[in-house]
Amino acid sequence: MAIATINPATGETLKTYEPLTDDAVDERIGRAVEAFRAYRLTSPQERAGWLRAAADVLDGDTDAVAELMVTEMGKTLAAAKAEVGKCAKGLRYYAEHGPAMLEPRPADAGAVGAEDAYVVHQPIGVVLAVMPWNFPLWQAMRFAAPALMAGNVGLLKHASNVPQTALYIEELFRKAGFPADVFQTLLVGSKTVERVLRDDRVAAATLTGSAPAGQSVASIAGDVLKKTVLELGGSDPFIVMPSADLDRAAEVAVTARCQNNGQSCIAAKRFFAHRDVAEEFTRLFAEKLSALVVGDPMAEDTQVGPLATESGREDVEKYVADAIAKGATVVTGGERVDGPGWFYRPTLLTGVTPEMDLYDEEVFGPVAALWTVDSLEEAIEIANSHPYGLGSNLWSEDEQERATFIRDVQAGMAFVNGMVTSYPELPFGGVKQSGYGRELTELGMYEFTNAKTVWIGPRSSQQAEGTTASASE
Ligand SMILES: O=CCCCC(=O)O
Repeated sequence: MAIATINPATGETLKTYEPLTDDAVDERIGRAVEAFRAYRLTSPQERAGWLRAAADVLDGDTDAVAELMVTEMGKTLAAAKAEVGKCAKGLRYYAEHGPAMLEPRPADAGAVGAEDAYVVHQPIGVVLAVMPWNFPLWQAMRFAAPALMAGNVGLLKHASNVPQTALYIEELFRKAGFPADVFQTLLVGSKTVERVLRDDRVAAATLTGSAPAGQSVASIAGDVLKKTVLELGGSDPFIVMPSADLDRAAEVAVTARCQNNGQSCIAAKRFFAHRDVAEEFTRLFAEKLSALVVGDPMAEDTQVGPLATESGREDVEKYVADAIAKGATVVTGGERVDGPGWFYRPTLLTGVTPEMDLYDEEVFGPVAALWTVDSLEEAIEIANSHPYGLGSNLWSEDEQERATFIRDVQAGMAFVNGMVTSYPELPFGGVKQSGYGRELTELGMYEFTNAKTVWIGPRSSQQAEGTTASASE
């Protein structure tokens, strides 16, 4: 894919970029290494100050960056502004808590025969971040804030359809006062990722993206024995039990599925309603889905904008056509919006079976599949049969059902009476084909640190004194 800004609401190509040459990439890696030499010696308090400054810069740039994201990938303006706010919050979170997270953690020195023993988290160097277009600012910030706080330096290979946002992120850290080259954007195609990852000067990589992209990065990193964190696809279940507040559950179901125009790894994609409430829940869900305003993402009242790419919409159309051909029922939607731009109507399907392609894939668009189940156990069994295990949602007032869900659902995140959302205060990540490692909180920061064990024995002079004393006794 060419590196270009193409407005998804119109299909118009607005700006194109030449990818960096291999020599330019090598030179940028060299600059990152140089930057790391000094940056690793800065204090956590200094880094916290720069993170706070970056949050302030973002606050000031909110409208401009939000409009840029809308233009590059089509999310609604309201969603884009919320994303900018979330990034500022994430930066402030690490500015506030990062220094304490990096304090040495004392161990029981006596138990290991030491005078002192502790663990200290040290930066590991240059970290490559391969990031997707769906939350173009947040996904990069979720990596950058903890990584820079820990003293690492970052190289960002962003998705090819959000180059201006990618360049803005580099500029943001510069404007905030971080030392030069601590965070650089590499405008390169995906083929260059292997070259960067294999470079001895690069210590580790994080990727948020598709499972095939994750496999590729993991296998290269495995070959050169480098640490990776992978946040891949999701097809989160959303289970509605009879005790749930159905109207509220249906309202949140719509947001959970259609957030970001249906293009989020943690969007709820598979819905399970208990037979006792299935008819009513389906009615409410379909009604609310069909009431969504689809249109110009810059308009204030728009709730669902276009899909980010033409091929993305074609993929969604293929999944729905295949399901219909194999017997699924379209309750609402099921078609593109005529006219320019890559719009697709919020869609609800029932009667989805394992023969249909969308059964065990991830549909990256506003398409929900709904099953009627006879028990929570049945819902969990179908949910767990999917290769992904990112987030999961349960709606129930019943304590026993909540406990069963939390115990048995195969997911990195379990949300009850709410939708899966990322917060700096909670770890984020999945199991199975959804990847490994965690982002956010101190866990996210420690992924790219060397947890160095320090054991310090008594000084030789003390040992000698001890020997002399016991000899004279
Ligand atoms: O595609 C992944 C979406 C993550 C969104 C979030 O962190 O809120």
